[in-house]
Amino acid sequence: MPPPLLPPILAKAALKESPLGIAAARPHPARPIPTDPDVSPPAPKPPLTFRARWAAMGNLWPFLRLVWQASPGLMLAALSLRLVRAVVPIAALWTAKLIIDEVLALQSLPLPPADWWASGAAKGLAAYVAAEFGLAILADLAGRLAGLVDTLLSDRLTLRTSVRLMDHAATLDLETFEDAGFQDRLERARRQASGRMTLLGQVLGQLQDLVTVATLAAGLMIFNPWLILLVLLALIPAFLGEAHFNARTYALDFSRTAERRELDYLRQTAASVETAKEVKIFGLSPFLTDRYQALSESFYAANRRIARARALWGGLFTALGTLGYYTAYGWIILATLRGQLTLGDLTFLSGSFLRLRGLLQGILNGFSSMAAQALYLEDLFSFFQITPRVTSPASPRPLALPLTRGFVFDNVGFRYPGSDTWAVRGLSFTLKAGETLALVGENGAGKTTIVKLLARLYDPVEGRITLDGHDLRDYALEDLRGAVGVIFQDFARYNMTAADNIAVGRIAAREDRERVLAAATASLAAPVIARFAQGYDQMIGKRFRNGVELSGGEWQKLAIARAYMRGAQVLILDEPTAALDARAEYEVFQRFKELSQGKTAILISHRFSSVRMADRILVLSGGRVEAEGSHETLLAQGGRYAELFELQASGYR
Ligand SMILES: Nc1ncnc2c1ncn2[C@@H]1O[C@H](COP(=O)(O)OP(=O)(O)OP(=O)(O)O)[C@@H](O)[C@H]1O
Repeated sequence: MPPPLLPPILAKAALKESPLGIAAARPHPARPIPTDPDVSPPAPKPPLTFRARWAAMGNLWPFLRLVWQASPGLMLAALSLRLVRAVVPIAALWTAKLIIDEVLALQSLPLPPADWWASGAAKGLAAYVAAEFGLAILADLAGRLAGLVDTLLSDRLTLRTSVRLMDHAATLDLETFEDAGFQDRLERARRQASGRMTLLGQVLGQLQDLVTVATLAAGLMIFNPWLILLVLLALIPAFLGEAHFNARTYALDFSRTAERRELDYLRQTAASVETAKEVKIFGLSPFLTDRYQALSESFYAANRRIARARALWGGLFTALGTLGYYTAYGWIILATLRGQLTLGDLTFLSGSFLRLRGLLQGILNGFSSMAAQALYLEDLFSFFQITPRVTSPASPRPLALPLTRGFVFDNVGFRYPGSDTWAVRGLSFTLKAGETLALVGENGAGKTTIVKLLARLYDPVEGRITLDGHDLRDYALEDLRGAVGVIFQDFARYNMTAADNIAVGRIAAREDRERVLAAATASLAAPVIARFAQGYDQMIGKRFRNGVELSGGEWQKLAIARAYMRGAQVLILDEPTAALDARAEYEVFQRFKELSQGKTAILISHRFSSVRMADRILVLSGGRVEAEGSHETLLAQGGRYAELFELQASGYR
């Protein structure tokens, strides 16, 4: 009988840990080759247990650090203002008590009211009333200022978090972006960057309320400590109920991330510039709307279930809290009637209890909602924990330019993450410095994958790629990518000005208009731009006001200009010419050949008229090199190249 198979995940772990497994998976043992095609650390599960929720509160600390980093001055101002606001209530209540006691004392004096002021007996009362007035003004002022500071601080925080998100996302691997799980996490993190702003106000509010509660409780302790305990105990069920429902809401939100992204996608697809043509022609609108509606309905049903349960249980638990408060109130009234408390005491105590109850309830509810928000913060911080795999070495080797030897692919194998099939395998070839190499092959042969490996958008799973004799991974990523300019077949169409669409090729030289013009001339984009009313400052694309849309071929000419703008040592055109007419493509490649003199270049095209301009042609099939040579040699060999060439040529006869 065969031995029982390990579950795939254990088998993977065993392979990773066993030296034999690593040796077997690694043709070059000196270099750690990632054998695990999974992208990022596993996506976090929604934490539903009480302990997990409590642990999530730990996120508040890095959150506050983030706030502090966003603006230390505003944070200090916010804290000071909250402190002022926190002590105002006890001061106001105590002053009110003093006023009442003073009024009663004055009334019991054997003096006529007209003499109260002259005799100085009313001085204390006047001072207390003035103090109460001052406190009211102070409370109002501090409240308004705190509101202002909170708003400013929130804005700073949103800005800082969004920038950190963008910065961090920029460090991540291409494979990470292609992972749907990652997109879910990014979406959750993005929501947190702008959606958690109430949390800041809540945390500060909680701190303020805690100080107020402490001062009120200290005052009340003097009268009867048990009453505070009673009010507190009566509030606990409501608190636990809130915490429970908050966690359920979060779990629902969490589990629906993918559907939410789908909703966004459907909404966009149904009404965007990019898709409007097809949606109209194919009459897709009802299909998209129905799908949107069905998804939204299921969201609504789940939300309604939780909202109903929350309303029912919340009402019950709050009634318990109210009962506790009125029991305490009854005791205070009785004690006053029995003469154990003065009227001033009664006012102070009833006022304090009323506030204390409201505050405690607020704190407990706020705490559970803070815990819920802290759960959401988990999404933000877990995003920051994703680390890239394709990184620069600790001490990179300087990349000497111009290149001397070029690239060597040595038995390279690569499989896309999550894919069982190899995109390229056993791939060996050289790209000599200064030569122009064409890659040909049928769809899916691995041409684009080679380019991605060369620019280190991915690292090989097997074998290695060297540049001038050293592994690509020995160079700093910025140096390597700085030396390479690639225009992909699915190049980006930036809704920016014509000049910026070209300048993105070497963004540091954006202000160098001469360079932009030269690049446009070289790529044949110049005549296209000359037609625009605003020339190089013309907004391109339909997303923004006054933007002009371009034809596919015109977009391509703009994109190709980026390659010239980049002015890199290694120039790669990966089929960005498919929409050009035959003459334009011929001209583009002719110029490409001339302008890449002395540079190393790769061009990928399905048109043999262009391919034949290359110094050498590599015929790929199934991720391997099937043949190589000049156009003439390959034709003479009569293999796949000759066959494909004939096929195309016969189409023109
Ligand atoms: N991001 C990806 N994730 C998973 N598999 C991919 C990815 N990109 C490409 N592949 C697969 O890798 C193989 C090689 O693709 P590649 O894009 O390199 O082919 P190509 O020769 O450039 O094709 P084409 O002529 O159609 O552009 C294909 O089987 C493709 O399905």
